[in-house]
Amino acid sequence: MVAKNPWLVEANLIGGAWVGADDGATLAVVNPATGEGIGTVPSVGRAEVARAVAAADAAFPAWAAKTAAERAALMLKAVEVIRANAEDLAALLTLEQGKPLAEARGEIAGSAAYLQWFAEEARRVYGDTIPSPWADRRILVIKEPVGVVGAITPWNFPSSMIARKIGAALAAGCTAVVKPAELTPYSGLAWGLVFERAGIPAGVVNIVTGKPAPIGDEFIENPAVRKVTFTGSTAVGRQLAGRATTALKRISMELGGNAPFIVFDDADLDRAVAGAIASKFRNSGQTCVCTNRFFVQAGIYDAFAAAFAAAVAALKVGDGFEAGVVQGPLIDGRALAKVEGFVADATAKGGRVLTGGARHALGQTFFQPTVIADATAEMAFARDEIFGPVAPLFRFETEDEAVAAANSSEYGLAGYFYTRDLARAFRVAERLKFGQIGVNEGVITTEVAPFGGVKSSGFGREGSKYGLDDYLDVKYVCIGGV
Ligand SMILES: NC(=O)C1=CN([C@@H]2O[C@H](COP(=O)(O)OP(=O)(O)OC[C@H]3O[C@@H](n4cnc5c(N)ncnc54)[C@H](OP(=O)(O)O)[C@@H]3O)[C@@H](O)[C@H]2O)C=CC1
Ligand SMILES: O=C(O)CCCC(=O)O
Repeated sequence: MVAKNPWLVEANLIGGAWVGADDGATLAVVNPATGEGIGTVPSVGRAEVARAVAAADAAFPAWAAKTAAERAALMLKAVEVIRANAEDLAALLTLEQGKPLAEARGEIAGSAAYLQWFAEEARRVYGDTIPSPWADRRILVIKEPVGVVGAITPWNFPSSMIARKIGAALAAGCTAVVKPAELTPYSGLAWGLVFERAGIPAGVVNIVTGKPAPIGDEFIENPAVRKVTFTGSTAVGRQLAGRATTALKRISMELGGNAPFIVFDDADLDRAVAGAIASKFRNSGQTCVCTNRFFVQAGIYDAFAAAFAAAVAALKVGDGFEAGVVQGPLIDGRALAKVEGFVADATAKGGRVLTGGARHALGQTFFQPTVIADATAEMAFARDEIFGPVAPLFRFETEDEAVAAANSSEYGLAGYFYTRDLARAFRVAERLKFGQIGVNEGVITTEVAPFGGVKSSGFGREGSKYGLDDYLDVKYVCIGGV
């Protein structure tokens, strides 16, 4: 099955050619569900990345000069290619990432939706005219593509993270070099095949794989790269943002989260439990908008804890290709150790395991879906991103207390709360310091809405009409002698 996936390509795309590393170096890629090798990808150095940037730079004038409708038409062809091959692309995603096939299908559908959205938005990059303070001059504002984009993406959504960056870049008229995550490079490289089949010109999108430092360094230090867009950890994002800012490049940073999920006494219990499962356990908790901390009001705490723990205990864990599985493996041993560490820290400080709490009998990197009651602010997950299937339940008494605790994080990506009180819905949505808020909803990501955070979760927005702004420069034109 592995070798037969027609979208699995073991080369990089540079200037329209599929190539290996200059020195032949490769990286091995492993299926996290089985520990078996899938294949290899090139491990390129700065020279290959510099050639990819040069290819993107050379392709930029012609791509930017196309009308928006021409760019959109090519992007929509890519959407057709994805939809026609969704099953194979989803299988490739599950193979290297581990997520259940149903979730992989959802991600591929989401990738097509992002690309379609931005293809449609390409034709709506409006400028402005501004009333002039001078009788004989006119003031126009036009928008232009920023130029070559360097995109760095993570392993948790190896397809859709590329879609929402490259969709916006292509629509705006930018060209790009993409660096997918080392752990999940094949879904990234498959985008190269998609764009080729759609007829997007050589050099417009280039895809390189390898160790992160040389690729990141080239993106930052090569003057032809005008923008760096990154999704990943706050630690790496902070470092890249600092250096890219010094190099005076445009940057977008989608970084870590520590999402609160507040259940007020007046919540619809069944709805809150369903939302909690979806929000926490999607992708085995490896989503930056996954709930990290559940705050449950005292009056509903026991009922919520019991119903939630029962639902969590029923989640089927296994290989993502197996029917009925809703929890796949964690991405690697490091992630597994990190999750174990959170549980050990919590139980040592008085946390009560309601279900799960240990490695799964399946071995590999499987971890039992876990609920921990009696969580306190002293436990590590109160502060740090878990990125795994562990749900801590904190107890609170008042709305003020819940909002303060939710906002006490350095992160500000997504927050959720459940209430049937309309006034509270508005009030708490406004008081929570997060870029995205779900009210009575646990999963809110869509291509039509702005995705992004505040505080240490970064800046910039992806998806929606706002998603194009990050790829456009504003130019003021003053016409005199009128
Ligand atoms: N916001 C989000 O969506 C994500 C958050 N995270 C958080 O980060 C934690 C660690 O995950 P991890 O995969 O290590 O995240 P990283 O931030 O290390 O990886 C994200 C991307 O950045 C690349 N990268 C890493 N270091 C550099 C560098 N110096 N220069 C340029 N690019 C670099 C990675 O490359 P490579 O793959 O080659 O290392 C990958 O493509 C997770 O447990 C989670 O808490 C992780 C992923 C996504
Ligand atoms: O974890 C991320 O970085 C993206 C989440 C995408 C989604 O919510 O579907």
